[in-house]
Amino acid sequence: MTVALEISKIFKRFERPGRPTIEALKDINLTVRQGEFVSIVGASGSGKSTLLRIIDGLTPASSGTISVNGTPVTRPGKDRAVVFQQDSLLPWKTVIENVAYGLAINGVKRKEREKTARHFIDVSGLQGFEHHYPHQLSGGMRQRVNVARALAVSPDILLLDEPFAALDAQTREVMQTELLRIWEEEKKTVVLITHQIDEAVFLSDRVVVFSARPGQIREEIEIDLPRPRDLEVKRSAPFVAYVDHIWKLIEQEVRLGMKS
Ligand SMILES: Nc1ncnc2c1ncn2[C@@H]1O[C@H](COP(=O)(O)OP(=O)(O)OP(=O)(O)O)[C@@H](O)[C@H]1O
Repeated sequence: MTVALEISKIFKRFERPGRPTIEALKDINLTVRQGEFVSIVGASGSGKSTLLRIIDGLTPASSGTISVNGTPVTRPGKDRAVVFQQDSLLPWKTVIENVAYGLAINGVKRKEREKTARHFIDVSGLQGFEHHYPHQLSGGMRQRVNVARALAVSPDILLLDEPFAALDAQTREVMQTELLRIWEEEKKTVVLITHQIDEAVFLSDRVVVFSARPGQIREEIEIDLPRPRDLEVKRSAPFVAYVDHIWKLIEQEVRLGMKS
């Protein structure tokens, strides 16, 4: 097994002058293998986004280490790319310019940039929209552009923070199958945060359930459903059993969180 991401003894406290310190994460340990699709689910405020930001190097941990392919993370780097819930496209740039943007920052030559951007536009099903501006696209298409842009810089790890949360239910399901197809083609390591338990089970090799704050790993569940998967699998008994199990874990955590 090749390890892509090693999260070791991560603690995160937010010190707030004159106010109680928030203990967001407590002793998180997680190993993600290369090409694995891992989702993190848990009650609101359990530290999921904080962990993703620490992995990306946007937020420092209070203690503990993160390493990507054996190299400790100290800041954002080319080996990781994030997609957030809200699209972060540049409104004055076209689809192709947005997808190529990270490559331009990385100093990739124009011809090469265009070639790579076109590849990921194709992969993301955006053919014909290369010269559209973000405001001319639907929410689902804008998120495709975000995913294409993240993939274009060729990261080893794709970090997805509720990327489909703002989409309607049908578009979200389409995007889930698209993401699976892209993941199977590009063979990336993915860490996804989601509130949608069925989304986590459908997409993942493993689902990590966080406890209520401070976030700790309550349980890791291997999702033993055959691949490639299509939406039909959501109606199968094993799928429903996984969702039910995870739902109960989170429900317990939400209740515990309400008491504390
Ligand atoms: N910059 C910050 N300063 C102070 N507290 C913070 C900061 N960022 C996050 N927190 C707190 O840390 C805790 C964990 O937040 P985080 O956003 O990581 O949780 P989450 O599980 O992603 O929540 P949600 O599912 O609602 O997005 C919360 O109590 C939050 O208020």
